[in-house]
Amino acid sequence: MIEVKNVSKKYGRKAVLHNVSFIAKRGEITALIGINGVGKTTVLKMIANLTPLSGGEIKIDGSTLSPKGYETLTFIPDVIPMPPSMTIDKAIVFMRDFYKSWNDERANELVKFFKLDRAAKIADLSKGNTAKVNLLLGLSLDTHYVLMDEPFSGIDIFSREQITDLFSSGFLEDRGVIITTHEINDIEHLIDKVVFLDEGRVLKQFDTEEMRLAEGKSIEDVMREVYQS
Ligand SMILES: Nc1ncnc2c1ncn2[C@@H]1O[C@H](COP(=O)(O)OP(=O)(O)OP(=O)(O)O)[C@@H](O)[C@H]1O
Repeated sequence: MIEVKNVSKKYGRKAVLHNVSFIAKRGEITALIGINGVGKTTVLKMIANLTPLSGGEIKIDGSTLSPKGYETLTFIPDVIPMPPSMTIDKAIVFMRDFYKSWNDERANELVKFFKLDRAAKIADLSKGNTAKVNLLLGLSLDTHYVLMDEPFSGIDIFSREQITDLFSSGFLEDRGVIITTHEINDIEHLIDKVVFLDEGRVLKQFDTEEMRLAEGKSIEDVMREVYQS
């Protein structure tokens, strides 16, 4: 389980997160939702130990963050972290050489799942295929947790559908997923838990199934209530 407890963050003198707390469990998809600039990416970067906390604490399976964290979790950013001149195949070889947790079988399955051409250069990929390669590289690591920053951002409906299918496929089974998005429609039915952020604060968080049963409301219904009130 990932426990984010009273976390705050300042960039210089600018406070961007204030007392953010939530829990994300394995086997569940937790969505961090909020408009641009509310601090969603910063939360993911802090969990991935890529930027220091200004206050509070983050624990992963009971342990505080350490440089070894990359063996427990994968951070999939919204831009591809590979040189544009590399082919997909070379990127796979690079990841395989670098990470002990690389799972080649899963990588091959994901290449097929996304119908990618291994000989294609990163620079020549469409936005949708770039997002898919990013997911392929991240999800081929055997980690318990996956952090995805805006995997649907700026891509067409067909790529979005393929990425949505990924969420109901076995590739994420038993893993804890935290996803940031402002486009919940595609995956609304797959999200287990929602954390609404606004100006660096948690406005509301809830279990989607409980909300549906108790109040008959979808994520979008609650979103309208929370952000339009
Ligand atoms: N390295 C940095 N230095 C200074 N300010 C930063 C840095 N990174 C982010 N910020 C600021 O922190 C705030 C939160 O940014 P963050 O990227 O976490 O938001 P976000 O909700 O993920 O936004 P988006 O949806 O646009 O990705 C913004 O005001 C941003 O300008």
